[in-house]
Amino acid sequence: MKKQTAMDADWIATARTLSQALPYLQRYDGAIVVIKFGGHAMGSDEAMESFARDIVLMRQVGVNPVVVHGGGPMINKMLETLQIKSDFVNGKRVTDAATVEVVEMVLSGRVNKRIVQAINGQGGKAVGLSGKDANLMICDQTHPDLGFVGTPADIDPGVLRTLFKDDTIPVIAPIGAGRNGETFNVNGDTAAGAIAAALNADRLLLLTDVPGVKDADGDVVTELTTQQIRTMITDGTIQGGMIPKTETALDAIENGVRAVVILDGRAPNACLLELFTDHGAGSIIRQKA
Ligand SMILES: Nc1ncnc2c1ncn2[C@@H]1O[C@H](COP(=O)(O)OP(=O)(O)O)[C@@H](O)[C@H]1O
Ligand SMILES: CC(=O)N[C@@H](CCC(=O)OP(=O)(O)O)C(=O)O
Repeated sequence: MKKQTAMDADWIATARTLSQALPYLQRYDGAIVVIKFGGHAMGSDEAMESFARDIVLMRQVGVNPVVVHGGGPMINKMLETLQIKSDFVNGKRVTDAATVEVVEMVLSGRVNKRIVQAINGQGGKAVGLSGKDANLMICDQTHPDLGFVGTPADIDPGVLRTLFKDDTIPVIAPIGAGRNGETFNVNGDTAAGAIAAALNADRLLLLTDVPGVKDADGDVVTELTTQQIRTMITDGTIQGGMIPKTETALDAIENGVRAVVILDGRAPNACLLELFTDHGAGSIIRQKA
């Protein structure tokens, strides 16, 4: 028999990976996958590039990816430069009139276009939107104490379906339109959950800067029930920015999303490993069978 060369070994490894991925490629053909790309996950140029590559590959194998992004750290930086003070209550930014202007400029401007450009740079075709475009996300005020923070009330995903047909990847900034001309700042996880529910998405991937939801000992819980999440929020195991993330998972599951995964967006090929391997990645919360 011919001696196996290093190149053959590489090829065999690739073929093995591909054959294992085949059932998943079939399962996700035509599926809608909403991906929330958090501000902490997009920290470096490498992370941005690797994310963009994953998204383009997903599209190439027949998935309809929808990107909803955050940008909390980038907003913080601009508010600091402008010397505007900012506070968070349960992971949501208290947003006055001056703050909401900055939030919209940073999210719909710099952050949104950076992601669009990264995806296009990898050979994809991305279009940037916010909840204001084509009435995608109409919001009500969440609570008067939070100012211009919005809760998605009316989602019209029509424009997204049009983009899918045109092989285009939507990239959405979590800014909502009010019914009286207001601009609302929406937590990125909340926006992604509402959009995923309106699309009856197969998967919602919440990319962040930790490998998953951790228990009291700091170990990642790979599979979580909705009841476990409620207990972990009540007893304080889940805190800060992880509260809107896990609450989003509960709402999304209740409103028709098949499964939600919280995972580390900085890990190489995070989205692909989650979708196309047996072991997946991060913490998964599934709809009850
Ligand atoms: N039980 C928990 N497991 C994992 N992370 C947690 C937990 N409780 C709080 N966190 C915090 O939540 C953070 C993720 O939320 P956030 O900073 O808002 O991320 P992003 O900007 O990616 O949306 C983690 O970096 C971690 O510090
Ligand atoms: C209401 C609210 O808190 N909105 C967020 C929107 C950005 C966001 O969600 O960014 P990350 O995903 O990077 O945290 C904010 O102002 O920071």
